[in-house]
Amino acid sequence: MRTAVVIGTGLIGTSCALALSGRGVRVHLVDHDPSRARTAAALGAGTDEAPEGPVDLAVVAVPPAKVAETVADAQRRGTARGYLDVASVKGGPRRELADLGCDLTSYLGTHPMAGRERSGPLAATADLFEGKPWVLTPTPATASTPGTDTEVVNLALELVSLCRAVPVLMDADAHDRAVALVSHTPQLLSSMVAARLEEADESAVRLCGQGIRDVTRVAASDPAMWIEILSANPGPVADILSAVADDLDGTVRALRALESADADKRRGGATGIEDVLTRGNAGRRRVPGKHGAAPAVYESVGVLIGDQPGELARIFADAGRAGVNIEDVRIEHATGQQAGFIQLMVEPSAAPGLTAALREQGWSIRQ
Ligand SMILES: NC(=O)c1ccc[n+]([C@@H]2O[C@H](COP(=O)([O-])OP(=O)(O)OC[C@H]3O[C@@H](n4cnc5c(N)ncnc54)[C@H](O)[C@@H]3O)[C@@H](O)[C@H]2O)c1
Ligand SMILES: O=C(O)C(=O)C[C@]1(C(=O)O)C=C[C@@H](O)C=C1
Repeated sequence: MRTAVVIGTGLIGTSCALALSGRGVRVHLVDHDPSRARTAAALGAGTDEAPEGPVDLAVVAVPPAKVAETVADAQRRGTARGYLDVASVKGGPRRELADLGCDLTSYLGTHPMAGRERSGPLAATADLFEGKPWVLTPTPATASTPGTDTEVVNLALELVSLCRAVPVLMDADAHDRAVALVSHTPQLLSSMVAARLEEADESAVRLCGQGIRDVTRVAASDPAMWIEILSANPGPVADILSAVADDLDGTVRALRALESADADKRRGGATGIEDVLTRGNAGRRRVPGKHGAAPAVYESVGVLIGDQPGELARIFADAGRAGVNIEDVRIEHATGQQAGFIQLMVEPSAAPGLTAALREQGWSIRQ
């Protein structure tokens, strides 16, 4: 692929454009808000000048409800050899394109399973998709209609490879049911937990630790975008949420039983709570680890660091000098203190050596 157009230069479009530009593709940036295309260009994602002729691939990275009309418009203009979108839902946009009478052979619905709770070009990063699944949902051929062209599937595979993501082929409706479980319901549950904080007393909110930060991160996402995503996938999300509601009902009953003066009822309550917690453990074990690999069990080395510029770089450099690969990192900022607590996740066999090396460099290790 030598040339591409990215239409919609927000978080996903600009991240994609940064990755493509970084690997030598000439990228043209388009947004209905021209200042966003200019910002993306200033970040090094490409040029906001129009291409002189058709490009190899058009990447449509606009909100889900705008996908069909944007692809249709780009096809009418003869913008590219192939067209793909990156919206978080796949069944609806394709049906809308079919209703508009668009050419489905040059179109491929895709969805990178990577994102952030922030929108716009300034939130974009070139490595956003690295190691993440990128779902491709080619339209199957039927007796009367041809499916997505092989050339377009190949262009999409090249894009996924240039973004260092991992391609996953799926049926569009199966994709929508899967993301209802692993993305759309978690978004709503995160929002619901965070909503409890809106009116909470400051004395409680100031105690927020890493647990609630993990659970509520995506609650900061753009409501307008999520209304569009959920509007395009309401049934599958409602099905999962109603199963969660059953668990909530059972958990409330179990907690009420724990308040009882009757020892038998209390035992029943504890069993109910244990049931939901152990099923949660089992589900969590199924979440894949880095780069889609089986979940790894890392050991954590805890270090106190000063809350000042350069501390993280210094500790990473010291770990590197000790020959240790840091697999993951968590940082907790202590309220009201000029210090933070960092947990370096490493292979269990590397933990003792890292602990010793960091101690030698004067770091304060906490277990
Ligand atoms: N945010 C995520 O985590 C995430 C992850 C994967 C996929 N997606 C999907 O990617 C798409 C873009 O999401 P985002 O997070 O980058 O949103 P964003 O708000 O950061 O960017 C969307 C951009 O599209 C532009 N736009 C809107 N309508 C347009 C139109 N008709 N023509 C041209 N430009 C238009 C907006 O001005 C904006 O710059 C959505 O379909 C979303 O479902 C999002
Ligand atoms: O990690 C985040 O912040 C995301 O928004 C990512 C996430 C997800 O739920 O995994 C959200 C929606 C997208 O369609 C794809 C990815």
